[in-house]
Amino acid sequence: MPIVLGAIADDFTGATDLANTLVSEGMRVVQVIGAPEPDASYGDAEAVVVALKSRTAPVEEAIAESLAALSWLQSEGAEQILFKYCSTFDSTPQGNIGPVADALRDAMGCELALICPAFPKNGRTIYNGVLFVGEAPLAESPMKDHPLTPMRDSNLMRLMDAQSAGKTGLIPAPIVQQGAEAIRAKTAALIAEGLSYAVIDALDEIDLRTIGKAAADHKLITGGSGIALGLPDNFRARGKITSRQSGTFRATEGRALILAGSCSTATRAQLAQAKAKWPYAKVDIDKVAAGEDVVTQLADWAKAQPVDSPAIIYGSADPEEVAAIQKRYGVTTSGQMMEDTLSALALRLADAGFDRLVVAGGETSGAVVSALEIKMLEIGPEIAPGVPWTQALGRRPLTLALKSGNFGQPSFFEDALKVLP
Ligand SMILES: Nc1ncnc2c1ncn2[C@@H]1O[C@H](COP(=O)(O)OP(=O)(O)OP(=O)(O)O)[C@@H](O)[C@H]1O
Ligand SMILES: O=C(O)[C@@H](O)C(=O)CO
Repeated sequence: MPIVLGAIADDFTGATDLANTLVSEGMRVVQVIGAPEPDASYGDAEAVVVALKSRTAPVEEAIAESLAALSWLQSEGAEQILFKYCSTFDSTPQGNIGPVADALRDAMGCELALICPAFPKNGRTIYNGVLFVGEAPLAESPMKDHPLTPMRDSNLMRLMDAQSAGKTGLIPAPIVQQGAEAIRAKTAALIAEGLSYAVIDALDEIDLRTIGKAAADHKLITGGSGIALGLPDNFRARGKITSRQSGTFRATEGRALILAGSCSTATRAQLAQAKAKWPYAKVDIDKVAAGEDVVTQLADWAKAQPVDSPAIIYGSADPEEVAAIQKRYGVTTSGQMMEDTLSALALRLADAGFDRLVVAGGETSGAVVSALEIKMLEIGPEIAPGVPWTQALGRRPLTLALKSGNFGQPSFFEDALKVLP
């Protein structure tokens, strides 16, 4: 059976977030890491989510990887493509969302693509084209201090206009609330005006399901995982997906390791709670920069901890500390040093029997999953909205939770381990 829905996610935690939504809406889904080889097998999946690490990659690389993913998904039959980016947009004026969306639109001959990062369950809503995180506009939320993609504007039309070759309009909340027909009429009007994108307001999941219905015939949709809520029903109504589930998720038995590279307010609160309970060690970036073998030191430390307790290794720091580190080594180099250290630790410790991994941060997860050479993930039980456990399909038996920086309650790390048998 060909797949019907193909998704291209610009980071790994975003990909699991989306795959989780599609699974909970009744689709059979696999997450693949990078554009697969032409002969790759993905079982009886109805949707495939290709996870890229393109959010902060150089623009040309992000475009090339996204187009490669598109062409593989189309060759496997995907009728609709979803370009998944962060529910907090996570892209500066130099960023990749606009250029990648432009390239996908051109390649697909698509007239207009929706822009909808809303994820109401996690507090991300859009009103008059302004993205809110809880009660704060994006640029007044903790996202203003993100280490790699600080968000200093909350207006999605302006953000898109700064990045993309096309012009972006708005489908405002009152139209969304009138229903799918009104959305389709407004979309047609914006196309007639020559617009290439439409930010669409979404205040809750009812709005997102209405938008999903209105977008049944869109070749390309862009946004967060929320925009996917209504899509499986479109395929179901057309008899293109079945209700048969095919999950084989079975958690591995080994030791648990928490690796955190996310510096978000949420992750730091979660770490504070977990550190009160379990042994922890912090990556000293100055030692890494000085060439010390920090990986061996921390791997030895983790192995020496009680086997029945998770070990926590983190780089996460508050905005002042991150700013000071970035001043010493540069933004890219500091991020890279941390990602290299955490991913080398994942590899070393997976080999030593730590095969339940909780990783916090999208870039960090990308680095870890790549180092472990994982090619495909199956989605397992949900820990928190947008964060499921996953199982690596392939050579190395591993159970992983890839947590988006901003997701989860302060008890997230304990919640994660409680979910597994
Ligand atoms: N102490 C630190 N100093 C400088 N950079 C750091 C430090 N700790 C972590 N980093 C880097 O900050 C970046 C955090 O990005 P990451 O995507 O992992 O988390 P996030 O943005 O909170 O998560 P998400 O993308 O899922 O929202 C990574 O590149 C990480 O290596
Ligand atoms: O949409 C989100 O917030 C997440 O799935 C994500 O992309 C974080 O990196």
